[in-house]
Amino acid sequence: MLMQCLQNHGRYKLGQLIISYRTRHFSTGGYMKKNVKLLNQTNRHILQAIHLPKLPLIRYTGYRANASTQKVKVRRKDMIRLISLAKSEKLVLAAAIGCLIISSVITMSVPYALGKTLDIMFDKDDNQSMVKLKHFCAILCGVFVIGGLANFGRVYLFNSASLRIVRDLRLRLYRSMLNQESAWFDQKGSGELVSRLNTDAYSVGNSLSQNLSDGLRSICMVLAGTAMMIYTSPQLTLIGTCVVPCVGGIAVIYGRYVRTITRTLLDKFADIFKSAEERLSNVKAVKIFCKEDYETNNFKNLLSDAVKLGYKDAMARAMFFGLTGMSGNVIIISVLYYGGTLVVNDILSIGELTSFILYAGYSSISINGLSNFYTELNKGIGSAQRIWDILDRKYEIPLNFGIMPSEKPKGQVVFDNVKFCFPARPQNKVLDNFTLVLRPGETTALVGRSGSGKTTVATLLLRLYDPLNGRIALDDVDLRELSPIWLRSHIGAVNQEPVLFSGTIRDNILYGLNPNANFTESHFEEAVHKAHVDEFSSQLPDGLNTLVGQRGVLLSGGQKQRVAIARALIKNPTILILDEATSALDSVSEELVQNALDELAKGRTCLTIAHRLSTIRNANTIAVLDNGHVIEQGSYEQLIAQNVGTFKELVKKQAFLMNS
Ligand SMILES: Nc1ncnc2c1ncn2[C@@H]1O[C@H](COP(=O)(O)OP(=O)(O)OP(=O)(O)O)[C@@H](O)[C@H]1O
Repeated sequence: MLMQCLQNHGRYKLGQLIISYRTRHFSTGGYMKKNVKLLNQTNRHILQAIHLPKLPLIRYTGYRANASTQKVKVRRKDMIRLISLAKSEKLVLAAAIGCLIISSVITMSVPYALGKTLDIMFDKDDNQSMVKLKHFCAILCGVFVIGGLANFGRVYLFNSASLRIVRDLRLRLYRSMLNQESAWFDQKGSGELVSRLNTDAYSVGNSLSQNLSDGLRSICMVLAGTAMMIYTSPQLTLIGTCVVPCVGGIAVIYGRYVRTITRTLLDKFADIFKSAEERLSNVKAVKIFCKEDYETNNFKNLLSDAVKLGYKDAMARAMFFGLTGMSGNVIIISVLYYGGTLVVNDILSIGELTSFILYAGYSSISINGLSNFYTELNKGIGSAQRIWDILDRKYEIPLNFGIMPSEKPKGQVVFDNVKFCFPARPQNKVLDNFTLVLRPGETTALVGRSGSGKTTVATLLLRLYDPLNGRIALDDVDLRELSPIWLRSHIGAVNQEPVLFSGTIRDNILYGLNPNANFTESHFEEAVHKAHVDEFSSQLPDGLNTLVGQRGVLLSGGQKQRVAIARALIKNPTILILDEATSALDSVSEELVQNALDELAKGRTCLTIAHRLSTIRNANTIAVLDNGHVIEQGSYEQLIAQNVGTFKELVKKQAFLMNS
């Protein structure tokens, strides 16, 4: 068994050596980005060849890599970047540091004052000692009032600066998240993103405010304390400081460890919250399947994994504080013994020894504070790295790029030989050689079996994703050349599962207004009426001001769909996408809303996706989608008139199902 362990260890080291050689070899030639994929594959092959577990592989993320040669550079860069977040608050922080210096100096005058007082009290030859004592205490009172005010200023200024730093960071992060393309969100859970906005941003802010304040205060106190110790007795200082390098070394190793573990822990918690958020927001499904206990157990297992990681952190913490505490005790005993000898031999007064011991105590508490500062700073860097990952990410579909024509588009859309797979499932070809023309002012219906890619066509038209091959053009301009904001402002969409936000019915309808669009109450009322929202809102006590709840949970599916239709109407778009827009309505409401939608579609380019073929009878063109491309195309009558055909089959099947 032992031999096997040693052999495994040897093979592991060998693998690491080869990989470390390859890493250095590749990274020095400026090949980093180009060769990382190759390097990862090669690493995997080396490890497989010598039967080793997978090692963390090198991942190119702009400027950060796992290769050991890059580590130091990255840390310094991250540290500088973290501190540079405080730039916007430099004046406030300068004032806070001023207060901090004053309060630290005053705090550090206490041991000196105490020593002086003791020497005055014990000086039997001086008959003025009572007068001196009174003067001395009166001066001290004044000094301490200033110290208290400075302390107040320090804490208030640092904390208020931190609030603004965290606010700005959260804002940048939120904006950056919202600007990412849809594919990015497909692979991230909202719970994870919320955790970055909440916990990570807080941790970064804390390491720059309370922590920075305490750290700087500790630095001031260590410097002042050491200076006063040297002034009081250089020999005793020498004894007191001989353990400092040792404690410093432990602190550096510990800090690095904490940084790594913090990042791992935060990633772990992000996964946990992602899962919890998904369950909590779909709690009805959990209840219907009676999975309360099952989900609680899953959550417990995930939490236990995190706790196991936390134990490692707790162990490192305990070792660090145990070792530093022991070093402090060694200093105290040495100073007491040697200092006592100096007092007995009349080289030092009792007052001086007392001041010295107090200075040594303050300094060692401050050194402890410094190590805390270093730990928190490293935690902040761990959190900051997770934030940089998002802030540094290059958007695949940048919103501020592209042409913004001043005219409204005519609305001719051409899908030309489009090929597409979702980035999350690159092996699953959804569209292949997909060609379709949506004519201005006409309605084109897209039909096909479930999962054939109908909704995908709509998302490509909205440019939520870009095709892998081929071209989608609006009025003969490639969508990739147009500003996504301009494009989307001319498209209205009503989906199968309309998404509403917390707020009133009115707020949700007005959400459809384009930025800078003119709003008139009559326009709003027209949209409400045409979408038949007034039919149900008039029966609610607060009418259009009724709250819809989170994601619209307080409304029925059909009511939500009507609000979504009104939201699309108020946008007055050139292109309209109706993806099963009336699927949640009863047959009476469907007929009413369908009439409204037919009315709305007039004069616009309309792409209708429908399963119920009766709803697309009036479409100018019907395209049947199968295997990623259009297999049949024509008007309802033309497709029905064919002897055989997929559309005819579909109509027959639906008629049969309706009758049976
Ligand atoms: N975000 C995504 N990431 C990966 N695959 C996806 C994603 N969205 C959809 N798909 C897959 O793409 C394929 C086409 O989906 P799409 O929603 O376009 O079908 P559909 O024809 O609209 O289906 P339905 O009629 O049931 O609404 C399906 O196989 C689906 O599983």
